[in-house]
Amino acid sequence: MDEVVGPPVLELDGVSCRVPGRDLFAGAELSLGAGESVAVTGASGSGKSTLLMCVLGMAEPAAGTVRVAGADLYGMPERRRVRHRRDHVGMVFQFGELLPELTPVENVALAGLLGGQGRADAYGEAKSLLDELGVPTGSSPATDTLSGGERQRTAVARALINKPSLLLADEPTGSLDQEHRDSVAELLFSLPRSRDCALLLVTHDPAVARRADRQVAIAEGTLLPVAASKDRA
Ligand SMILES: Nc1ncnc2c1ncn2[C@@H]1O[C@H](COP(=O)(O)OP(=O)(O)OP(=O)(O)O)[C@@H](O)[C@H]1O
Repeated sequence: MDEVVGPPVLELDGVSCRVPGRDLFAGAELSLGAGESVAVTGASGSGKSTLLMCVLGMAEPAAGTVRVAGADLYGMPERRRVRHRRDHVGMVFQFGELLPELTPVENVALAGLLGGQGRADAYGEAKSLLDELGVPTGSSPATDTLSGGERQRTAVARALINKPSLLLADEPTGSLDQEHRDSVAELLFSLPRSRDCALLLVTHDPAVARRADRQVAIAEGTLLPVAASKDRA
């Protein structure tokens, strides 16, 4: 198999997460390189979203180190962490979390503007990403008129506009019917290679998880590798 795995983009070293009154997991170890995808599964309430928030720099772990693009995320001041996230991380949520009154191009371009791109560059890049991902932009419809699949593709374009080295996705196909689920999953799992980024994706859906290069599960209070054959069909 011609695996293309680059230097680590994400490294978890002994990471433990707690919420008030409860330990979720401890001693989590994970290394994820550019070009590679990992699916995170686990029972409801096991801490999958908390793990993503921790990698996003928004939930400091109780112990351990989170390194993104070579930098210790919680060893830097908050303002630098926000900048580091904008420069290196893209995020796709279950429901897209787009601004419904804006057009898809505006939703995507806004992320580019916030990432420091000039107006012409951000709008040009937003349009070309949406064209590439198959989202209609011609008549500039409001985002809330798009199909569920088109909305998630718009969310993917928004996550990509600042050329992240790490892409995070929390149940990105959870709100879609099977046809859209398959096409959005196919798109997401093509990105590590086509965009030279790493993908860490949380899902309840075994068919989606099987598309990843590797699977891990939060179980028994830690992060465990899951033995599973890769299924890209
Ligand atoms: N800020 C918080 N304060 C208290 N409890 C929290 C907080 N955030 C999350 N929790 C609890 O921590 C546990 C893990 O939540 P999390 O959302 O990470 O789980 P999950 O594995 O993603 O669940 P699901 O699959 O249902 O989305 C849950 O029991 C949740 O209620």
